Amino acid sequence: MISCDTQSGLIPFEEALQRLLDSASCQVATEQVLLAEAAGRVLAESPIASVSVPPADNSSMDGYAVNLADIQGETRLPVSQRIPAGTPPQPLKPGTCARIFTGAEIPAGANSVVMQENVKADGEFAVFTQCPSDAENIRRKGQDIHVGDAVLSAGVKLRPAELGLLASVGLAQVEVYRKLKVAILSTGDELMEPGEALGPGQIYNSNRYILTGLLQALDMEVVDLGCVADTREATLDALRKASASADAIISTGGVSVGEEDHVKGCVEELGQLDMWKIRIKPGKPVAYGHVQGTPFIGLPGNPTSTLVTFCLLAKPCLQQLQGATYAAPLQLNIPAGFTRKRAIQRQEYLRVKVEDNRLVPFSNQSSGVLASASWADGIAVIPPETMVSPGDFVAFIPFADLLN
Ligand SMILES: Nc1nc2c(c(=O)[nH]1)N[C@H]1C(S)=C(S)[C@@H](COP(=O)(O)OP(=O)(O)OC[C@H]3O[C@@H](n4cnc5c(N)ncnc54)[C@H](O)[C@@H]3O)O[C@H]1N2
Ligand code: MOO
Repeated sequence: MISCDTQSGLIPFEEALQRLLDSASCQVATEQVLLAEAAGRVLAESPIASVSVPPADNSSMDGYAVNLADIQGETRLPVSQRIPAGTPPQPLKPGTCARIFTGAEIPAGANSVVMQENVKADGEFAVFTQCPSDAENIRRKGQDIHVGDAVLSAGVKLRPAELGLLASVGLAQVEVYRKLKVAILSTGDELMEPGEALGPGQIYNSNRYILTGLLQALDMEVVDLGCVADTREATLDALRKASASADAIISTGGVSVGEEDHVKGCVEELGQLDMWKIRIKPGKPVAYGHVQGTPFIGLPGNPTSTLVTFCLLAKPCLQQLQGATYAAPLQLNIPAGFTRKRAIQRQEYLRVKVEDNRLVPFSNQSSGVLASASWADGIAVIPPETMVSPGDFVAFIPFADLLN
């Protein structure tokens, strides 16, 4: 197990992420699904286009298809055919023009389309006052996709644009990875479920709902093993069930150093702990390992730590287990609207809003304050040992990118 770094004994974030990515390979089989049911799934094939898109040159405007050779100065041409979208055109008769509509195929013999606002319609004739340029308003065959091209690559998540691309080449079904099954367990004797009465020393279990929401947004299947008591036996039992019923395991709480923290020890008993303690705030005690061969990530119990570490570390790992290609989250550099005089050893993730193009942190950055994450637009990344003055550029990762 590696948990070392020169002074602090913590693993730098980039190294921890790289270790997770290096060890996480696809864990799931593939299946065929109808395109209409494929939203959010991860593509398991690289489909080849059997048609070009568009399949023929077509008009991008309502107007008149012409041959440029027929237009010199002001020109009056007879309209020899009408071509709505969906109707195959006849070749353009020399010395004539064709009434054409957006999306309709360009007739053979035409090499430009003049939009109707620039043409005077005169009964069976059209009068052109300016000379159009070559190929004006013509969308070329294959400008989007060429026949024989790979439309998308395996590993891509199917969002609306990708679904549209697959539909545009006529695919009615696609091969995707089966949804990754992720077991979640919430450790802690103090946890009660919403709806139950709260006794002394108890708190409501919020991590269970944070994780369920995060996993559903990733289109993964949640195997919810509920709350686990802070005992070795209960933790071993839950981890065994989790490994038997899921492709990956995420726990919250119980990964720190106290004797009530059983998770790490139990993971070691049932498999191995590969990594523990990362140089980040919040989220230092994140643990990674395998339980009877099933990948395991232990997230810290503080709800904001759970949310942030899931997004930054667990999500990339789970996505690779799901067969998806890893893509680093969008990171923008935005001027700080705050001062940070105290540099700390850990890389810190502040929950911030963007106001007047300045990053403004939530007033209480405690990892127990979940309201900070609900209030924020995203997180500002402050590298280790770094102070910040107003106007300094700081990396900002929007939740819009992190949470789906
Ligand atoms: N002596 C030390 N103590 C602690 C250290 C340390 O380095 N040395 N690290 C601190 C840090 S940083 C964190 S983060 C926490 C993480 O500890 P655990 O992962 O073991 O989490 P717990 O102790 O079980 O819980 C922490 C906190 O979060 C609340 N919690 C837990 N689960 C839930 C849940 N499902 N829903 C809502 N809230 C939850 C729990 O009640 C605690 O208040 O350790 C520090 N300690
Ligand atoms: O690392 Mo803990 O998540 O700061 O509170």
